[in-house]
Amino acid sequence: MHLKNLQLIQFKNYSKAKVTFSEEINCFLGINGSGKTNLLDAIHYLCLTKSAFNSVDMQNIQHDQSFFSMKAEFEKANKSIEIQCILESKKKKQLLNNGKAYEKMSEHIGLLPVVLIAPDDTALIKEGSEERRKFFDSILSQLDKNYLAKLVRYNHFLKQRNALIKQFAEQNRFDRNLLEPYDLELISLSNWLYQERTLFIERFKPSLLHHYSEISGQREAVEIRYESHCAKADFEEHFHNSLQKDLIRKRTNVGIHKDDFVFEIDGYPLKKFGSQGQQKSFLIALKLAQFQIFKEVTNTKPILLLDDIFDKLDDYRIGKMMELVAHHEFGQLFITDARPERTKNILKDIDADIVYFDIEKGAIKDRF
Ligand SMILES: Nc1ncnc2c1ncn2[C@@H]1O[C@H](COP(=O)(O)OP(=O)(O)OP(=O)(O)O)[C@@H](O)[C@H]1O
Repeated sequence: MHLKNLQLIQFKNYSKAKVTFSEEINCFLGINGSGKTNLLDAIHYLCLTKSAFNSVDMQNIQHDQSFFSMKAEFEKANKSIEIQCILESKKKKQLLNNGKAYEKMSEHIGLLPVVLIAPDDTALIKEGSEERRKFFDSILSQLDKNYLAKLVRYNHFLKQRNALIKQFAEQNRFDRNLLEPYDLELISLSNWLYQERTLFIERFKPSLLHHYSEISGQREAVEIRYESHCAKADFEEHFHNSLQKDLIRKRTNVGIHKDDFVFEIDGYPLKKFGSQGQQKSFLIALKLAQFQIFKEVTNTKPILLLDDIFDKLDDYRIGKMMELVAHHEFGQLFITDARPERTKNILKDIDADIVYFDIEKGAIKDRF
């Protein structure tokens, strides 16, 4: 699978841009703030229906403009797929596949797998559990439409139950019959999603540990543990017993929306005790494991977006990544860097079709 070309209108700092890509390695080069990452983000948008960096869709429309449009042609299994995404202010985002609009954005998820490695984006490690749930849910959803459908249903019922609980608490009344259908649905969906997450982590873990030891060259032992209320044999009871607490806090406190994936280093939490280098290695290992699982399950190499890795990683880790590139472990690659000479030097011995793009203030100036 690869991206053949991309057209942007009023997306972030691009007024208008049109570009064709190499099937192998594409490098976006230009000074800080020129718009290199914005190009990666446009690719992310078209593959996953949203920005990797700004979750407020409207903020991705160019300042002082009222819409953005982006269009790209992908090739997958010898078929051409044209994806267009249009967002007008105060209107619903539109996504079209070969000219036909999707009814739901979720229908598109999984068609065009993509993995983004942005070593500075350590929120996945440092922030709360929501970031990690989002990461694993995104992978599972891209791999299995049924998972995504069940997750969407869970979130819908959770929202409804929370609204009802809030109403009960504020009106100082309570009706068990009204609550019961939501409870039953949330308990059943929690159990189902828990099983899927458990099976996934069992498969993901060996790949994560392998990539960590490869990329870090360190001997410390890393670990990933999946924690969930559903792991308890009496989960259903636990859910019901939480009702008083739910009414006080005006929301549902038990269920898979509270799951976490704990990362450890030598038995201690990575976010507290891991060095910056160890955290970065872990982050890359997570993404490489993601890449590998996509490749195995879908038989397709995802598009790989490497944001600023030459600047943010040390020589050892860059060397390890480049070994993977040289051995053609990846499919189509997009790399950003503010220092053209460094990129050219790092890639000089790689036997691949490499195209460099000169990016300047939201414009693609040159292709060489
Ligand atoms: N909605 C928007 N409208 C116009 N410009 C925007 C919008 N959103 C972001 N930008 C601009 O995009 C630029 C940042 O682009 P980007 O993150 O792609 O830079 P970069 O080349 O990757 O930089 P760096 O090398 O520092 O990572 C900034 O100048 C920012 O102001």
